[in-house]
Amino acid sequence: MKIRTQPDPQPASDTEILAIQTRSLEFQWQPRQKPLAFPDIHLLAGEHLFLHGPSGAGKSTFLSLLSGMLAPVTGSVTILGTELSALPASARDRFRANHLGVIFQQFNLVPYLTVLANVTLPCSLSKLRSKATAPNTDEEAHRLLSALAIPEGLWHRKVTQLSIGQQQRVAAARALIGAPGVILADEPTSALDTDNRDRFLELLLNLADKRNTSVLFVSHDHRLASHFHHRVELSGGHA
Ligand SMILES: Nc1ncnc2c1ncn2[C@@H]1O[C@H](COP(=O)(O)OP(=O)(O)OP(=O)(O)O)[C@@H](O)[C@H]1O
Repeated sequence: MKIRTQPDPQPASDTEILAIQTRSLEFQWQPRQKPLAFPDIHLLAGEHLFLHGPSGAGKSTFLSLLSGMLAPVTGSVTILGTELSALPASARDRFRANHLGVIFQQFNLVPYLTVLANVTLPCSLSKLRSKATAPNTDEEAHRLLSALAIPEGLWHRKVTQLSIGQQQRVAAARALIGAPGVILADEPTSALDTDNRDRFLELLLNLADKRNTSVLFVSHDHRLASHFHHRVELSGGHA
């Protein structure tokens, strides 16, 4: 795999917090397949990284490794100082619920729940995120939904009654609630037109900045790169 990594990697100083660090990461979907190899990433708290690559280059696989949904064959993933790749699956799940906000291509909202119930869901699954929004989780959800331009009249509707652009912003509110240290976003803007896509990115990154949350954003659309501090290129292939 040919990879353009971040230029001039510098070790984090004592006062800087590394949000994401990967080393020599490889993953194999099939036993006889040559493993996919991934770039070394080092992202400080509050920094935003754009991960670009064509279809099949391994972007979704990489995000699954970073979120602990998959475990690497070799190499390590360290998120906010915890080596995720050294933990058993149950501990990785707990870590993800506490520290990661994830936005998927299809948003993965729960269709039978209201907008508000979808946004507050991570706080039901994580004591840490519930504590971060205490004493009133609903009020924090209201603040996020307002900031992401979801009208109050929609907050008690089922998410399936919202437009795609609105659902996408609800997914962003859900990822941001409880101030997780890292947000991983997998092509969440693919269904949007240019104006809505740029507006969504601005809203997401502004809210992340206010919380010192790092965002790793995956897309095949290289025009989005200018919104980010760093860019990493996956060009497909194997180790
Ligand atoms: N569940 C799976 N089982 C076997 N191989 C898989 C699986 N998921 C992905 N792959 C293979 O791993 C490689 C990388 O796939 P991945 O989905 O990570 O790419 P991607 O860059 O996210 O693609 P896209 O932009 O089309 O979503 C591809 O060759 C794909 O066929």
